[in-house]
Amino acid sequence: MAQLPLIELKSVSFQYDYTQVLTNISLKVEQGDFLALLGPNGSGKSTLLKLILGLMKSTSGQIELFGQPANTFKHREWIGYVSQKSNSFNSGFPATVKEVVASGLTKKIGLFKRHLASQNSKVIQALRDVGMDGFADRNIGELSGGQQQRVFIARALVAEPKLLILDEPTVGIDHENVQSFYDMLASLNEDHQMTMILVTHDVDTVSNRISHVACLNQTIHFHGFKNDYDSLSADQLNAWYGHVVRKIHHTKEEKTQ
Ligand SMILES: Nc1ncnc2c1ncn2[C@@H]1O[C@H](COP(=O)(O)OP(=O)(O)OP(=O)(O)O)[C@@H](O)[C@H]1O
Repeated sequence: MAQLPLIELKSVSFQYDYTQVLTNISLKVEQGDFLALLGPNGSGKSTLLKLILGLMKSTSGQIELFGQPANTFKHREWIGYVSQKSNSFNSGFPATVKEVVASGLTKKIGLFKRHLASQNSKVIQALRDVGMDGFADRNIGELSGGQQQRVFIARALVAEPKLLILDEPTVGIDHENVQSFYDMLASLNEDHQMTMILVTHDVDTVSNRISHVACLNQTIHFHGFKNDYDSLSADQLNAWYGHVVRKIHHTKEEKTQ
């Protein structure tokens, strides 16, 4: 039997007061997809994520999560989310890396229950998955922006989500570390079969890691395999985006595949 899509949007529209932001969005995200959601500033990417996460209600259309209507969906812990501005702790913030990651378990075990010793091993495993287990007892505020971002991904992972949504996770990560950051996401996708939705402007850097691309600018202009996205012309993309976008740089190896 075919698996249900993890996310299905059917003719979804949304407006803030009088501003129409999303129009007639239909989109399916399947198990194992690594989807890059692309679009210029103000194109509605964060709004779309907020609708999927149930933080706001669509003006019209339907959203289904794991085959259930979003408004009655009970398993919010199946969806991990790392927001755009999560990595901004100042150095005095009084929490260790381990404590920050453990706070991701509250969705599962309830806010006021004590974290058991068995939970500790989950915390360490999540930190290992993002290459940060050596920092467990450090103060979160002492870490670099990129290290903090990994810790916030570990915080999402510790609840064992089936789907991870990341809104521009590389903001604040220096250029040299962006590639290894995406390598880490790719190994979560490949080794843990974790479905990923990534809002990004780094399409060049992430290009060899993703399976699918969706181009959003108020509506979905393209959704398909990354290879089909690669064969779109720059003119086509510019018509959708209304400004000049660079095409993905193809490596020699990719071209010969
Ligand atoms: N709370 C709000 N009230 C009214 N309008 C809003 C609100 N939040 C966003 N908007 C508007 O909705 C549109 C889409 O915003 P959104 O944040 O979803 O875009 P985005 O694609 O995520 O942009 P960016 O790449 O800059 O993060 C923009 O025109 C924005 O001004």
